[in-house]
Amino acid sequence: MEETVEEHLIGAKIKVFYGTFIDTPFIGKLRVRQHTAVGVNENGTIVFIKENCESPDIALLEYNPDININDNVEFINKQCEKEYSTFFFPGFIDTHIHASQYPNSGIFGNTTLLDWLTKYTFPLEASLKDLSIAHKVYTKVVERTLSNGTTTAAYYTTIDPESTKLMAKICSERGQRALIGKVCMDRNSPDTYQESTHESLESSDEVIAYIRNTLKDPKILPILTPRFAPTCSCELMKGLSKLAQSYDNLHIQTHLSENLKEIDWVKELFPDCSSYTDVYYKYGLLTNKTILAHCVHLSNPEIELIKTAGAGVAHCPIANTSLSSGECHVRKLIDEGVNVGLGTDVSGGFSSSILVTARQAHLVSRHLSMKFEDEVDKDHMKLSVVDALYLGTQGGANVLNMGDKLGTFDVGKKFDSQLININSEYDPVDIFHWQVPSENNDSFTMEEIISKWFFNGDDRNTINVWVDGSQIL
Ligand SMILES: O=c1[nH]c(=O)c2nc[nH]c2[nH]1
Ligand SMILES: [Zn+2]
Repeated sequence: MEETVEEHLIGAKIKVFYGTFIDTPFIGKLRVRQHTAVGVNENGTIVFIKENCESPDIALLEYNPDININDNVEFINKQCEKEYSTFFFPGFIDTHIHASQYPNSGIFGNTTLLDWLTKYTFPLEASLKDLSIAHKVYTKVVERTLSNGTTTAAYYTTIDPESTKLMAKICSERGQRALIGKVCMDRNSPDTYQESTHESLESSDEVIAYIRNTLKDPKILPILTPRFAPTCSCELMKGLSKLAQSYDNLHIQTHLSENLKEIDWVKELFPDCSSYTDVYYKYGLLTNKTILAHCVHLSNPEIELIKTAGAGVAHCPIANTSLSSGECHVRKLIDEGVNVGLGTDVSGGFSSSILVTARQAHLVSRHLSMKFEDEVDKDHMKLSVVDALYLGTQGGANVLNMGDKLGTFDVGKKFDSQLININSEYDPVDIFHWQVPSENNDSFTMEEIISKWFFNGDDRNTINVWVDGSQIL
């Protein structure tokens, strides 16, 4: 017999999360909802949100008066007491991270991009062909990002398809939402770390087939990964574009306009293209599902191309500083209507935490502002705490073309969340008694409390993590 919608609802399992929910639905906007119940169905989708309710039971019965509370409901954080010190915050989204480079976090010396690649990065990536090493590295990076509250990450692995599949499996087993990309490079690579055009295309297809047909975890998606124009032939880029189209517009990720020497090199390699961005445009790699890391030195026509394509930018402030690449004009990109998110860019970036990356985005924007004469421009360039948190959540979701599914707490979105506690014995955020939000004039607003977490917090504040409504930390 067919189940009616109502019967289905009565029998369905619902999780009800209760407490304070904080998110950033658009740039500059901090939304704080206290005494709020959020209902999540078995698919991990938010089905109701009730603000200002005394108890989650009330919200649940309003949603479905016939529900059997004892059998079908799990309450999370039902007894929350301190509304300011424990709150749900959307899981962070890392739009650019090299899982394979994790062992080199913090190792870059005085190098800049091109010598950093040859000295540190290519040899490390090549060594991950050994699956036992790859297993150790990939397990650690997933554990580390999860403990820092990253619920979704767009990962680069290496050119090796077997260890790339292993990474997809590890993410799936640990429950992290991930885009997994086998690196493609068929020229200008060292002898010990190279592949032919044919091998690159074949093994990309092999990884896609594994993720789609063998792994079959809807949280794990393949992403085509031409490393950057200098290491990709025109044939390879054309082939990858075809592959993306043949799978109904697959995600694509690459690097763009990070370093001035790199840009000069691209000019030499592609004399027929009007700009670095034009290379990707010409070879069919600029789509509304393309993630472009860095974008530090873009011209206005390049910004226009990116905007028209609907591609997104992964802002990597730590790597851009560490490798002395420059400052990305994040505010300008946003003003022009380009989607921007944050990337840790491990290991050009030394931290696997999006919270640390957001903090650096905030500081880099101040360095950029010092280059402007006009006081209004100076101020406009600065990213606020709330802006930077937006980039690490909803901004990132938009870059992945998943803005309608991830990034905030709204009905219809996936419940990917972290529970933040800033009042435990062991965490690094110290809130004094007069600062606790209250009617008192000296007390802090929730925005100020969030600032304390933003600048002083770390993984000790992230006490639980959920992806698709399932607790994974
Ligand atoms: O930060 C970066 N990391 C890399 O691995 C890379 N490859 C090309 N360009 C790059 N930039
Ligand atoms: Zn990178």
